Amino acid sequence: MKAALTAFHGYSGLISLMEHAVVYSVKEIFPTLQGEGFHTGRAAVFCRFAGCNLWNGREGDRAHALCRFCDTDFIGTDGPGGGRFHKAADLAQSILQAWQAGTGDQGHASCSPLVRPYVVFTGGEPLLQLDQPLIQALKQLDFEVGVESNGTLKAPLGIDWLCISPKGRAPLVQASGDELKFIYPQTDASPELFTTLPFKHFWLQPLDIPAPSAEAGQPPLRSAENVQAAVRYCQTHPQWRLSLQTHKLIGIP
Ligand SMILES: C[S@@+](CC[C@H](N)C(=O)[O-])C[C@H]1O[C@@H](n2cnc3c(N)ncnc32)[C@H](O)[C@@H]1O
Ligand SMILES: Nc1nc2[nH]cc(C(=O)O)c2c(=O)[nH]1
Ligand code: SF4
Ligand SMILES: [Mg+2]
Repeated sequence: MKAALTAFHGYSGLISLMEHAVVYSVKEIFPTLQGEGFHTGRAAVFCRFAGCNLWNGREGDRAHALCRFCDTDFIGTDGPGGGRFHKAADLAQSILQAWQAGTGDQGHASCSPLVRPYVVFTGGEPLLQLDQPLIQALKQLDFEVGVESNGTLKAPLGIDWLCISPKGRAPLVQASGDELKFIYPQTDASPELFTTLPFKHFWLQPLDIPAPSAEAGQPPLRSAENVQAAVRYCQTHPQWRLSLQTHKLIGIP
């Protein structure tokens, strides 16, 4: 009996250990300027989680994925600052270090007290991994927390700025937030589906399909047709504003 109880306690101890054994898989962490949407131009650290629920990230599987136009490599943990983090506090420290490296500010000394450090969780799909302990660890470091999500998962509490970018084939579960960013055009959805949802800002972002450049060594051409179509849509539907991926235009990450 005692042996059985000891085994039971050992087992339940293991279960509770496993419950706390969170691993955050992070592709990359980098300081830059937010390139899209309302906070365009704002200094931010991007924390890109590995993995997505709408595409496995392999080119060979793109044509059959729920989201087929992704412009991002989110496989693995091999990017700058990437890795597997076992503690929320460790990941938060890495994000703080990236903020300090980006701003050159070791202690907010040169900043107005109104300026708060800003982290944007993206991916991949960040809501597969972002949780309360991580949000709280960043709040303790005075961070504002932004998220770029496809809207297929409920967002945890405590996010300061939530951007939802719906994908035509995927059910929208998180149907409220601060900004809705519709990639235009999409074959399986149109902006009209979203106009009455409770968001503060509605953005139309041209679908970017990098084309091979005519001349070797030149940057790839962006899809000028999609830009023109988005411009026309915003002009004729003034609820929507144009969001350009400005980081791509100026060649920053
Ligand atoms: C790579 S996603 C990661 C976050 C999340 N999975 C999502 O889809 O919102 C970041 C942002 O890039 C947008 N995006 C992805 N591929 C794009 C493309 N080819 N052209 C324009 N925007 C794109 C997404 O819609 C989203 O707003
Ligand atoms: N500069 C910059 N701005 C961004 N806004 C959203 C991005 C993303 O990939 O989620 C992104 C990104 O990758 N870089
Ligand atoms: S949902 Fe986001 S990360 Fe996933 S494949 Fe689509 S654009 Fe890429
Ligand atoms: Mg991006």
